[in-house]
Amino acid sequence: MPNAMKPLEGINCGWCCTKIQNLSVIRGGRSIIHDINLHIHCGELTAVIGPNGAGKSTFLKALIGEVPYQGNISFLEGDGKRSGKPLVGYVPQRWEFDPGSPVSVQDLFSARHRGWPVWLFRSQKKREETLASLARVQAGHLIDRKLGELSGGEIQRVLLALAMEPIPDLLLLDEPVSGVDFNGRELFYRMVSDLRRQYDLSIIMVSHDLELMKHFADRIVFLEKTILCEGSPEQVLKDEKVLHVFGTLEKEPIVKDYYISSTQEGSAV
Ligand SMILES: Nc1ncnc2c1ncn2[C@@H]1O[C@H](COP(=O)(O)OP(=O)(O)OP(=O)(O)O)[C@@H](O)[C@H]1O
Repeated sequence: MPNAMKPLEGINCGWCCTKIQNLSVIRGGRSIIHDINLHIHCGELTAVIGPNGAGKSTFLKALIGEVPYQGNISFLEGDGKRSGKPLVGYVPQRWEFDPGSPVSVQDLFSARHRGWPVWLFRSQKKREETLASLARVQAGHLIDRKLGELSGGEIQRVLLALAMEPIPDLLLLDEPVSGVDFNGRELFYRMVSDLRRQYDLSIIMVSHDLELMKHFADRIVFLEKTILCEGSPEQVLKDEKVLHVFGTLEKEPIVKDYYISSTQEGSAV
């Protein structure tokens, strides 16, 4: 797959992009991240790696406006017709809910789109819209399942479908499949990668999956309070600072053919 496929020369380079300038966060009087500068072009998947406590989640939370930050975050259409704050979709690392709750996947989508209790009015049109959203992540078959019945990977796919409503300029994923087995993680990353191509999405994904990121990311950013190194996966994963934190990648990735299972409907993740 193409790595670093688009040039990064500037905001008026003809591609739509999100530009992050001098982003810093202070919490509890302590500098958590500082001076982060990054261009994320549409259609580009940027993986953020770093040790525990490096500030990766804080970085994403600043991008969604959940924590106060200093600096500037802007979005510009390639043709210059639209500029301003990017529309952001977000998938958290985990989502706490009562596993005994009777809420179904359909209810979750209905609650997101309506301003009153979901059992008051159920329309066929809304159901079809939910099915279309879930189909993006090969999860249409989950529509009537209770949330508590879903596996960790299935929940994250449902959250991914929600994050794609409406289609964002920038999709943020915070270790979206930690705790899911290797095949489930690989399937999830394939879906994300396919969505990126299909919708020309800018994606930032925090991940500890270095082996898989080697295949699915266009660019890797190594963050430890600030960006210590960035570039293609080949470049970054050879960098001394990265090797110092993560050691050598011992295992060869099992990802052999990127496209093989990307159309398999309903695989158990
Ligand atoms: N509300 C807060 N007040 C003060 N410090 C905080 C707050 N939230 C997070 N921190 C600190 O900020 C630092 C970065 O946390 P963050 O969760 O962003 O790191 P991370 O790179 O995502 O870590 P991990 O890989 O373990 O998930 C940590 O030292 C954490 O203790």
